[in-house]
Amino acid sequence: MSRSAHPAGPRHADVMPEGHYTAPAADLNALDPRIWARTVTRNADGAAVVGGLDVRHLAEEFGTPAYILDEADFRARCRAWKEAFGTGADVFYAGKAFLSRAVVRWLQEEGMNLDVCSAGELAVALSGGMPADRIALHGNNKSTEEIERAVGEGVGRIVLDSFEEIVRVAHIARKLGRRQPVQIRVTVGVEAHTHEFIATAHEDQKFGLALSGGVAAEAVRRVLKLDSLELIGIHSHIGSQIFDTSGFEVAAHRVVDLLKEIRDEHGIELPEIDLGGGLGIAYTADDDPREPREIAKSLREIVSRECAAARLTEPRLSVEPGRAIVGPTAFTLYEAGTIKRLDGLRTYVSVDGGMSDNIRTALYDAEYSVALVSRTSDAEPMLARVVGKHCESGDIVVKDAFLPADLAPGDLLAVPATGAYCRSMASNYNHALRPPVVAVRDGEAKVIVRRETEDDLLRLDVG
Ligand SMILES: Cc1ncc(COP(=O)(O)O)c(C=O)c1O
Ligand SMILES: N[C@@H](CCCC[NH3+])C(=O)O
Repeated sequence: MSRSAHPAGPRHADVMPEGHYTAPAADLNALDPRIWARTVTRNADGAAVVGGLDVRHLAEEFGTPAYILDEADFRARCRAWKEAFGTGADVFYAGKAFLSRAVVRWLQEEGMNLDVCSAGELAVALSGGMPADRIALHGNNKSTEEIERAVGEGVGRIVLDSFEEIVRVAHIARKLGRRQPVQIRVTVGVEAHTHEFIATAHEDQKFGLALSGGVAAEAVRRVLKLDSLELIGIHSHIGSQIFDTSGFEVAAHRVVDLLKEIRDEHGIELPEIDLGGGLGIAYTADDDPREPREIAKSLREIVSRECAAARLTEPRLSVEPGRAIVGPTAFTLYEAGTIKRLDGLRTYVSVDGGMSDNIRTALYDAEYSVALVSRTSDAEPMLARVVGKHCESGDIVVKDAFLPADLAPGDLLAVPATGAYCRSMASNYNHALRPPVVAVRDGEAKVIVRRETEDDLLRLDVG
């Protein structure tokens, strides 16, 4: 996941510690549109503006840290995915990336479906008004209660992940008098080029049923014997933050092979395949993601080609992008605090959040960029490490980044591309209060998830 780069470029105001970092951008004040949400610009004062609003005013009104989400960008990305795949396919937004009731409303308005993977996500989806038949339920260890709720509400599909679950879902569906549409999640045996923790299609892991050794084929046999289950298709998700579509190609090829085996053994052609999510986004200028249009074209071509070769009727395709939709639409707004210049070592810039609002750097060695957004600066670039305020030396937000050398406490910093897997993976470590998500659009700001309060923390502490 991390892209190596080379220390180079002009003389820097700071020391140059060991590590991998990109040379400073030619203009540290630039906000690269490939990394920042679509409506981000700077105003005449030099402050960043998003959705028509000055970040200094947002910080004043909503405090820091805060996730600032560009609603117009979110909606535009939904539309781009829908249009790219067209009417012959379904796009399920992966709610694990970030879900709230407002997001659910936007998704409905944009004609999207929704993938959830827990009772909590299902509850938010239903409470936001998403029709149950547009929801897919995932999970490698769904509880009986989760399955009962999902079947009872009439979710459009449950993605089966184990032999135990086949029996459990069938039993619950029978008890509730339903015929539940299901897909079977298969592991196709692909080593996706991403961090080990977010690759999901190699065989040695907890998700899915392996194609190899006939495990998935056996799952199909079992599902087809159960009247309360309607097998609508095969599902594959190869991992996350993937740029190279060759993994999807192999996955599509192997999934179509299974469809062919099913046709040959059972005389039926399954109507759908789902190739999951996982498309990468730009966190830094070194990342070069592909457009939904290109991705859709290549996935559709692969499926058509493979089906034609197997003489199968082309199944309906679905995909489940999460990060690629919400990731780029938000940035985290922080206030800079302590700045420690360790002679001959490194400069540490502490912000008022950290691993509790962005665990990805610590967990996946993820790389982020950062910019001074409350003003511009002509000072020399200073190589810095942006860290949080937690009692942990691994509490790093941005490992190596160039910031202007005149950075001072009170300046506002923003870390772009934090829309996915930041608020949704946020914690209360050190009893931090999880930051709000503020949606901005056309000059208006709306808190869609409020900041936690001490009362929220203490309410759970019932000892
Ligand atoms: C089954 C499934 N679908 C979709 C996604 C969404 O992935 P991403 O946010 O990388 O698009 C995930 C997460 O990796 C997943 O596990
Ligand atoms: N949470 C991960 C990705 C896993 C996605 C869910 N299968 C991330 O932040 O990149």
